[in-house]
Amino acid sequence: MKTPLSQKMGFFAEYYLKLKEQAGATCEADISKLSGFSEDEERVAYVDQLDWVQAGDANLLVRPEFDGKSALLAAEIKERATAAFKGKKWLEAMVLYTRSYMSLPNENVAEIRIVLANRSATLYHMQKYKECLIDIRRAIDLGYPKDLIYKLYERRARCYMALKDYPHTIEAFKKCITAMDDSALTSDKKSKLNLDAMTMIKMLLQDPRTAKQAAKQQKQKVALDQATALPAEKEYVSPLVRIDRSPQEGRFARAAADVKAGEELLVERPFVSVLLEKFAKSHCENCFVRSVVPVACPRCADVIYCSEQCRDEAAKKYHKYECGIVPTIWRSGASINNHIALRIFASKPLEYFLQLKPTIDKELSPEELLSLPKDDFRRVAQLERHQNKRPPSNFFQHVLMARFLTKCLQASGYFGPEPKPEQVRAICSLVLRSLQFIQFNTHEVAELHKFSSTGREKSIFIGGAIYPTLALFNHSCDPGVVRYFRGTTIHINSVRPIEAGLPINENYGPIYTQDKREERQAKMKELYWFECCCDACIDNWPLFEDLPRDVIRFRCEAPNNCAAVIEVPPSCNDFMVKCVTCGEVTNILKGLKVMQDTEMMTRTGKRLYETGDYAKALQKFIDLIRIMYDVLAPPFPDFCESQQHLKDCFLNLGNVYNLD
Ligand SMILES: C[S@@+](CC[C@H](N)C(=O)[O-])C[C@H]1O[C@@H](n2cnc3c(N)ncnc32)[C@H](O)[C@@H]1O
Repeated sequence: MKTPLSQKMGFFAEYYLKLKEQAGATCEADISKLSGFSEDEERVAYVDQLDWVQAGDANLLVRPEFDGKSALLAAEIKERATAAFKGKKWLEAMVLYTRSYMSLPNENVAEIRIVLANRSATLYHMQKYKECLIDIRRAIDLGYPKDLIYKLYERRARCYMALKDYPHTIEAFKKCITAMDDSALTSDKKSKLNLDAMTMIKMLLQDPRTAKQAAKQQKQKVALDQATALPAEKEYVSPLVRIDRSPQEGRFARAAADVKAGEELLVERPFVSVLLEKFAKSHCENCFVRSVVPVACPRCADVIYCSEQCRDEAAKKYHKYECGIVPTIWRSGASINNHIALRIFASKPLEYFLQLKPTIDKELSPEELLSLPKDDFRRVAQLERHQNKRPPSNFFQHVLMARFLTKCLQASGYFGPEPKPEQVRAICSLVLRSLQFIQFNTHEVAELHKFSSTGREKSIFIGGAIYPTLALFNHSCDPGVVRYFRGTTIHINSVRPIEAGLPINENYGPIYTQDKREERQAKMKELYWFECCCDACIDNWPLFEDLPRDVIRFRCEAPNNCAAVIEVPPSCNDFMVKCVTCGEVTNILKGLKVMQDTEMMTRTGKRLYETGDYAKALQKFIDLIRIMYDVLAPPFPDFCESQQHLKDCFLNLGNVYNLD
């Protein structure tokens, strides 16, 4: 049997190429006509009526992965799964158990836990030990029968053994031994299993790796407990932040008064967030915290949550219209941005968007935008989307993706049993709009991975989200702020003083200390469609490694506010130095003294950082930056280093995962 296109990996690209191939020569001419439209709805209507696009729709059938709940159907599929299991057809058994699981009504808990336990056995044979452990945990959480539970503990022990996790192996074998008391096993079988388990426990207890691992796990557990215990964070926009607008740069954040280094400027929860598929088994889909005891979605098996609270929150927010569709999105090869677009619509009923649509283009000032309710679609709908700069081919690709995502919504019942074409088109045009603003306004959500044995730290991209206020901040290659995440909540803090009236810029990726100007500018042009004119670009500041070490850059302290930089070699014996710009003399003694003090402070800050006292280290680096900035003018190496340390301290206050 031929696999349907939507079951294949990366099928969207295949669909797109096939579509263009089938259309042949007419395709480019048809696509170019998209430049004649100014409204997204017209663009969607135009693409909809193209014969060759309609013909291609046959390849883009989207169906939920399950046909709705039915205990009867679930039982029938389970029987087929068990037959496949007995025939050692592991993959087939696993897929069938999954379908059976998804078909079971929520209230059929007894059957759900059996199917999960059976699937865990299948996963064990497939050597998918981590997945197997998740199913075991779920089956136990759902109250797996006492007389059979020893089997799950034994399987759990064998999984941990295969994963070389000895403390957990021992714990599971111990539970298996205790659970056997409730089993109906014959005494022969009991003693044999008992002996096996005891032998393993004894052997592992003697293994020196066990104690070492146990100590590490204890440390990790503390970190995880702290992570899961993240308090619900209050949102905050500092009065120091004012959103302004300029003809060249659009809206941007400006300092309403002097900003000191280290100040909290913004704490914002996402308007929408999506976890990368790769983390779907380890993190909560709702809050992005690592799920120690995962809870499955009540309707499908696509995603997991860290707690029932998160699951219920997500179910209320959006999950209904994604159930059974998420695997199709993952398989399609669509990027996380496309999934974000789908989720925006899955979060509110059709009527909401239809009602809002006529007002969507009424331009709102930044103040009006920011005072809208947090979940108002206009907060994101009016973000930058550069629709006047888009070539027709770009619109065409986006319309195709919008059509696919709208089909996903349709398949999940979003438009009701009899979808009205005009409503489908209206939503498709809003999805198209969303794809455009998402392109320029999404942030990567990160988690800091720490390898305590080597001291290495790495920021890992775990998902994507839109923060409507932060999305109004512009870019600089020498940003004034750092961002870090607690769960999905973003925190923005200043990393240097910012004078009243100056822009508060964040960074979209390339930074002057690491990337050459040409590369940074090319990247900004390609990804965000603007020419970067930050100080670092205009003056072509050197990379960190090329910053001159043989000059100190003092600020001219003349009372005329000259603001020039006086470059002095470290060996200079004169304390009174003349500014070549204004001719006034500056006493650099204070600056030299600062240089001496900073050495000591840096050492203290680093020591505090290494011992894990991030709050104190942070304060040290804030002080350092403040006193350096007062007399010295960036860029200079010590300042860059202190800023980097300050950023690292902030990152450690956010999502952290200790790997060893
Ligand atoms: C995330 S938005 C920032 C807010 C945006 N200026 C607005 O009005 O909504 C990104 C877009 O802002 C503009 N932008 C960001 N940084 C800029 C800069 N340094 N200079 C000029 N334009 C910039 C670019 O058009 C970019 O695509």
